[in-house]
Amino acid sequence: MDNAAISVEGLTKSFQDQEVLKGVDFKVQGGEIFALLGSNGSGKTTIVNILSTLMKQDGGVVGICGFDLQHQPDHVRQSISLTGQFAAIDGILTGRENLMMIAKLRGVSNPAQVTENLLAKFSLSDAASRRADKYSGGMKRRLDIAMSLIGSPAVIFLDEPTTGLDPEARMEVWDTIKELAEGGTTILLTTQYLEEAEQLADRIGILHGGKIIKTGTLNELREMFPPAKAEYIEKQPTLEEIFLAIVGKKEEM
Ligand SMILES: Nc1ncnc2c1ncn2[C@@H]1O[C@H](COP(=O)(O)OP(=O)(O)OP(=O)(O)O)[C@@H](O)[C@H]1O
Repeated sequence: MDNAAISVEGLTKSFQDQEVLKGVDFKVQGGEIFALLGSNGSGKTTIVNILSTLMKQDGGVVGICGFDLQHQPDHVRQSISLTGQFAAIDGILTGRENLMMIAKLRGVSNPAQVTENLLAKFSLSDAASRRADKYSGGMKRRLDIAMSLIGSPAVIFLDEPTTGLDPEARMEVWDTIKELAEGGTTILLTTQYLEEAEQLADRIGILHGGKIIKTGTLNELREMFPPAKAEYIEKQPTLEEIFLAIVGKKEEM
């Protein structure tokens, strides 16, 4: 097992006769934001569910923070946290109470201090005494991410962190995610928004047909496609154009 924070080799998974993952390979280094980009139903959530020990793989080897997923799932669980498409918040509790509850459940040594620090870090101190079901979509998602940070996991999985949010709330969540990575947390996020991958990711993996068909930084992916020239204006291809070109090419092969 190498030093990568996340290392996935030959991951396979089928549901009945539907082969969803056909040998997925990728690595994420510590402190990196890696975006798993794929269309609806391509298997992004399946990968996150397997990596976060919620679902068993059929084959392949996964290492998280040096622990083998199949043989050391408890160690893996202690190193990670997952924020899914549906927030884990209890709406009748305040923001502060939600954080305190998780801090106590996870047995952190100073739950009140951890709670106040997280409220401040996520700009939720002013709203801390309000019921969480009265929060805006962006505030709820920020609270959800704050809750997932209790216990300082080394790796965070964010499954479609901004699905259903309006553009302003999406930008708030993006800022939060960028700050986390700057603090050294490794982040694997799934998204179907190309702009999200473009904004956040150090590297992007394109999941298509059950495999990661391309991995690279946005610039590396861009270099595969020469800039399109329109009259005298040079235009860089957008990630959307790159994605469609890669996925389209793959289907022709
Ligand atoms: N528990 C399950 N039982 C049967 N089929 C499943 C199960 N979980 C996922 N699938 C199927 O596996 C495929 C991949 O689903 P998955 O949710 O991983 O895709 P996704 O890329 O996350 O999609 P989305 O962007 O819509 O969330 C889909 O065809 C889905 O119907």
